[in-house]
Amino acid sequence: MADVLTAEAVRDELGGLAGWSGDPAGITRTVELASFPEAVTVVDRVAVTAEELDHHPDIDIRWRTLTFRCVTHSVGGVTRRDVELARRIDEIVGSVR
Ligand SMILES: C[C@H](O)[C@H](O)[C@H]1CNC2=NC(N)=NC(=O)C2=N1
Repeated sequence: MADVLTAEAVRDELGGLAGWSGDPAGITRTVELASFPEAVTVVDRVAVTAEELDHHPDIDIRWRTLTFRCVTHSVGGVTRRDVELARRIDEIVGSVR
């Protein structure tokens, strides 16, 4: 089972993840898309990736603003899997807008 990262490790990882913030309890990024359909396209693509990774973000959808939260529920904290998922979310957001 993946280990929860230390506060220092999370801080280090956040240095390479523009727009993300958080701590060992969870990392989040809020992103505004051009429209609601575009936001839903991002969610749809993130869903495909999450299934592929078997690791799923919490997603809040408010019109065209999405908030992603990555935390490994089974261990109650941020692991390397969440950092990888955050990177993949960034790639998807970057490819859509
Ligand atoms: C069996 C399967 O690996 C688990 O239920 C997965 C699915 N996706 C998950 N996603 C997240 N974020 N945390 C989990 O603990 C988790 N568990």
